[in-house]
Amino acid sequence: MTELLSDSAADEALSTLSGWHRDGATLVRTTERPSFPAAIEVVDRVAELAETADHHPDIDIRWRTLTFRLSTHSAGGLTEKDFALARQIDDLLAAR
Ligand SMILES: C[C@H](O)[C@H](O)[C@H]1CNC2=NC(N)=NC(=O)C2=N1
Repeated sequence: MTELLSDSAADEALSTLSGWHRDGATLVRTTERPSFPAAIEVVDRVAELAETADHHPDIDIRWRTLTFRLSTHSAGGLTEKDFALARQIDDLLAAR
């Protein structure tokens, strides 16, 4: 699960996500929420998912716009862990 994915495997996995793009070895998704408190609630839920997965996104908070960045630091690039958490974040955002 923590093996680096090849470029083509990463692109294929990316095509199954919504709203993410690749910035080299990082997955990036930006989302705008209705308000600052609503954005912080999302951050709080993502923090729970990240703790459960023991995998943590970089999160940029600008008023009600959030940007998540995922990469597996220990592997030096993208692994299944990044795609698994990205999918959970997609599901969370879609449900709100
Ligand atoms: C010990 C623990 O499993 C590691 O430090 C985890 C924690 N969260 C992590 N998060 C991310 N994004 N990459 C990692 O390599 C990573 N490593």
